[in-house]
Amino acid sequence: MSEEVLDFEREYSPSRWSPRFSTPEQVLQNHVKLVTEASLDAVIKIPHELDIEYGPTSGQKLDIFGTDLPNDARIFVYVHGGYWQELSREISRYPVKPFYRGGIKTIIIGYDLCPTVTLGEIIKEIQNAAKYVFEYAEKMNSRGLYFAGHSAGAHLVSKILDNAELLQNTSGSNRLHGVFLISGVYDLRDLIKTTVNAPLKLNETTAAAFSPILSNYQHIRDSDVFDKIRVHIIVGKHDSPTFQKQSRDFWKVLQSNFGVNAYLDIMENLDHFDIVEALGELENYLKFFISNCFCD
Ligand SMILES: N[C@@H](CC(=O)c1ccccc1NC=O)C(=O)O
Repeated sequence: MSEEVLDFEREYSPSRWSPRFSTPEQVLQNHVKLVTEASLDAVIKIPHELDIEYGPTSGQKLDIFGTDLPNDARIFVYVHGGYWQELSREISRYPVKPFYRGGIKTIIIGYDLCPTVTLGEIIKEIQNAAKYVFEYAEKMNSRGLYFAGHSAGAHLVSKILDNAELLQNTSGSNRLHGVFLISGVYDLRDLIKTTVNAPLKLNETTAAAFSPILSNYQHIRDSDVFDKIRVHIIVGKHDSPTFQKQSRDFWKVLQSNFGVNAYLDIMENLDHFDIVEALGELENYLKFFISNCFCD
């Protein structure tokens, strides 16, 4: 491998940048252990409905937690990461308990992974899931809907935002108040040079077509309905320089080119993994944002 390719490989390997452990393997092992335990705890303790099918394939399922809360409770929706090829809904239920204690329901969205399906298909799955969630929020008369995604999940949530048709023609979409994009990738073109692309098989055309940074967001500013949407782009001070740049560049595009209410939050002392492990803690930055900053 050339020097340049090795650099890309390193920049796009989040576990190599955590200062908390001596090897990348330890970072990942610790992450999977923490999120698995917190997810099991959520299933044991919080009233739920699991494995709700939002589409025909085996990955298209979601879980609703906090089913005993008032119908009009706010809803937090979470999309996990793993470069569209690893992790699962079953071990991504860790944000549930803190939100439940704050009277907020949580919906965990699952999806099929590459190479079983293509990235284009995953994007469509997440948009189907968003349609399901918007209509559920409408049926429940929910006071507010908040979407968050981590890493590849932040990319997928961005692909909900760039879909004008979905946002304008789905009942309940006007209940979307906030979007949190955590340590995401918004420009996929450099991934082609890395091993991340092996199961994805992106080429120049598909990588550009699936890059949220190249999309149009005019509809968000133009529509009265979406005034309320705030987009928080969140990245760790211990994410790689390229991940930090991806967040900064996307934030600039959203707010300068399209006038979206976008905020850039660089989290001191957090890396690619504890930035979401923190969501399992009773008080955390997202719960704070949702409970205090988004009044009806
Ligand atoms: N092989 C990767 C794993 C990884 O990127 C990852 C792991 C868990 C959650 C998100 C991840 N990255 C992007 O979605 C790494 O080097 O850390």
